[in-house]
Amino acid sequence: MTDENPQQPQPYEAPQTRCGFIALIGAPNAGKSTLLNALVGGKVSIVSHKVQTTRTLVRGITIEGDAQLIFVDTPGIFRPKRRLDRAMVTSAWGGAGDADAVCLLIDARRGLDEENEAILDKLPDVRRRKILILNKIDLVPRTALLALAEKINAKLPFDETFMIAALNGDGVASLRKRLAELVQPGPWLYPEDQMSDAPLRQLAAEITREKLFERLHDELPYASTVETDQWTVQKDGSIRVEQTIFVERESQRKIVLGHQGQAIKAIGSRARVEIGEIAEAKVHLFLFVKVRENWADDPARYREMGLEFPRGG
Ligand SMILES: Nc1nc2c(ncn2[C@@H]2O[C@H](COP(=O)(O)OP(=O)(O)OP(=O)(O)O)[C@@H](O)[C@H]2O)c(=O)[nH]1
Repeated sequence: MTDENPQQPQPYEAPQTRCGFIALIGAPNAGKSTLLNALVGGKVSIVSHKVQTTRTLVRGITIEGDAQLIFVDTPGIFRPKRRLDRAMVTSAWGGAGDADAVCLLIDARRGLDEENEAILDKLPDVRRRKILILNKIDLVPRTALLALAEKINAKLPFDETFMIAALNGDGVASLRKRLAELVQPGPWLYPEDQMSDAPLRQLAAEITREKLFERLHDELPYASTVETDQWTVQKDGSIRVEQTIFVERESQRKIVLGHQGQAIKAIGSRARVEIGEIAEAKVHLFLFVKVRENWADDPARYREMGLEFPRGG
């Protein structure tokens, strides 16, 4: 039965599970964090404003029925300032080929202000299913909400419009359900039991990467990445974190290590403090530096976007 039809999808792609990326965008204070927490049910409420990176970042993961929804943040995507940011934006959206939908969250009380207008102007460039979400509907009369939805859709037609109050959960369940329908059939990218760790592991990698660049930006080309390999909660509640810094050449490895290991020590101790803050626990951080040529050329490397996938997946 197995080899009869070579056209059959491979078993690991065949299950009825669905999985996809949802980009959640919106002006500051629109309620993105509140919505994320409501969507992921507080289980993965990792919301850090500290890590300012231009890379795509997983902000929350949740399971709805058979679907795994991965909410990503694409900071700076609409207003890239530096050249590096612009390059990253291109790659972020390129990589977000997997993004099944882009949700624009608008504070209904604020309505179509300048900032939201600016986002709407850029949105047509993003060729993804677009969902408008009017938030904070508890603060705005119904007639005004309908008028606002109409006005925004007249400016840019959205595929769907939702009205919610993220704070009290109003409308969030139907949004979740709909998003689960929209993502494509495919295997889950994160094991269910790792859901709560995944964003923390990623954030931890981003933090170390940030420290690396703070210290070595002149000496180190844009050719390094950080992976969190181990995230183990110890009996005493502290966390053992092992990370690998990948560079492209031996000469870069030497720079990262520094004279008598001083550079890596300094990077590690700064990263450890911040990782401890986001994890709200004592952290023991172990950093390894490895040379891996051409890691950046491999298009399959979601790591480039700051995404981290399970080994062997
Ligand atoms: N009344 C009301 N307030 C809300 C609602 N959703 C969010 N808020 C409030 O709006 C404020 C901003 O919410 P955040 O979730 O921090 O918004 P955000 O700035 O988009 O989140 P980030 O993207 O992480 O910066 C907070 O005070 C929330 O409590 C809502 O549905 N109703």
